[in-house]
Amino acid sequence: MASFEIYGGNRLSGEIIPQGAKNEALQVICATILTSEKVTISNIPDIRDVNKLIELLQLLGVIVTRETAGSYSFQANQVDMSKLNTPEFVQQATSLRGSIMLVGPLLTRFGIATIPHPGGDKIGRRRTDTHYIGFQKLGAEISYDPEKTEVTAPSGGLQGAYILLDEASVTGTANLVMAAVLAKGKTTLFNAACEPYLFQLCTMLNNMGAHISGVGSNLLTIEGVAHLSGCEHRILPDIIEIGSFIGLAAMTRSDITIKNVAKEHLGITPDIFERMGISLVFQDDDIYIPTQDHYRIQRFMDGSIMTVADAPWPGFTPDLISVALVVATQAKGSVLIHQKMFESRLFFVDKLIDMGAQIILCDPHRAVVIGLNHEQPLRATRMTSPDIRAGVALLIAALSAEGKSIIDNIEQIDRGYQSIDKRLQQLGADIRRID
Ligand SMILES: CC(=O)N[C@H]1[C@@H](OP(=O)(O)OP(=O)(O)OC[C@H]2O[C@@H](n3ccc(=O)[nH]c3=O)[C@H](O)[C@@H]2O)O[C@H](CO)[C@@H](O)[C@@H]1O
Ligand SMILES: C=C(OP(=O)(O)O)C(=O)O
Repeated sequence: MASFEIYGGNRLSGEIIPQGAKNEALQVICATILTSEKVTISNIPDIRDVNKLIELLQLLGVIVTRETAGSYSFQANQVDMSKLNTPEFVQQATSLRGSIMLVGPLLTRFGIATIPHPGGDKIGRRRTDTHYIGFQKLGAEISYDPEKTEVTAPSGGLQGAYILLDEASVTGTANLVMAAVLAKGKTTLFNAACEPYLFQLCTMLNNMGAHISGVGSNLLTIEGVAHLSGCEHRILPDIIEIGSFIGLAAMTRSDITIKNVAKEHLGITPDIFERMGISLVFQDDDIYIPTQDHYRIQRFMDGSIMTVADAPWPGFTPDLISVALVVATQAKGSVLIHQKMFESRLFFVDKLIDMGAQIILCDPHRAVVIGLNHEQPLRATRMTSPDIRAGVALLIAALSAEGKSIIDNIEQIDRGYQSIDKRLQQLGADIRRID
């Protein structure tokens, strides 16, 4: 297992370009299975989870060609469904969350799909009922097995239906949209997730000939079509990376320009960091974060303590809660951080407390952070990255702490951040990868 060795306390400076969005990449790569024609996708991040998904497609017989750096074409004209049951496929599919989104495309195009329980972060219960209840509404039969679930379409193919999702599941919505585009008749998805990942998936599917309306909203209407064609698609910049870099700049009192952020797709993300006192300057499509020796967390209008909580889009993404939390440790003022969706995503605060942060973990979902206002730096230490976003929060903490820190289990960070050590070095960070 690899580690990062970090000498923190340096101010950083320069420009950084966000990678393509991991969670969008996982969706649109799965969607290439919906057609036998060639689909070309650019701005694909070179990260572990995405590379594993590409390998899974190759195992199924999809022809994947690297056109240029970050740009691949996919052609699913020789899919071999027998490969779904091979040990290599099962083992690989279990290691990432995104593999669950192979079910919708395979089911609707080939009438059957089997998938082991998907992996991903261990951040609390991660149920998949929303996906399977939706497939049932489209007429599929589910044979649930904790090891491997099989989904079978009726003999005439999936049939459009009205589906009120029991929760606005991101991967659940993507799976059902992909199943419905080739189903017969009309499907209505209400309480659909509407993260930019879904906006992008639906836009790509419409470019392939699908009929989806309501794109970007939580009410999607899909008129099934018999056939989809190839297309070209470009992945948006990763909002979670952008938010992570904003947090990094604030914590290290650096001046950083984040290039080409696609600001119309950032939703409430910049506002939340601004509420935490961080100055953001929008210049064309870049965000410039000037050096700030102090940043003060706002209070609510009635003077009460600020809360930063996650919510389904257009709320604040849960994937940036750990970054907001670490940023608060050096702010002026206090904030209640409320991670509503996941039960086990805040336990990493123990490490920050060891580093000298003032945090009261109220329960598994809530932590009060009393900012140190940069009057006392965090203490460098050795720590382990428990999940992808806690890992990045610890990385930001280590870069702000004076002295040498080690972060172990950085494979978690590599799941979602492309060559993060090299890109941070270019900003002046003293970080290196050790075995
Ligand atoms: C590969 C991928 O795209 N992963 C993302 C996806 O995971 P994923 O699609 O697995 O997450 P879901 O959207 O299904 O749900 C996440 C969690 O939030 C809960 N929940 C969800 C919706 C809701 O309205 N209320 C609610 O409480 C669920 O019970 C679950 O515990 O979305 C999550 C939520 O944005 C992100 O953290 C993950 O990075
Ligand atoms: C939780 C995340 O990823 P996954 O759903 O792939 O585990 C994440 O990207 O923050």
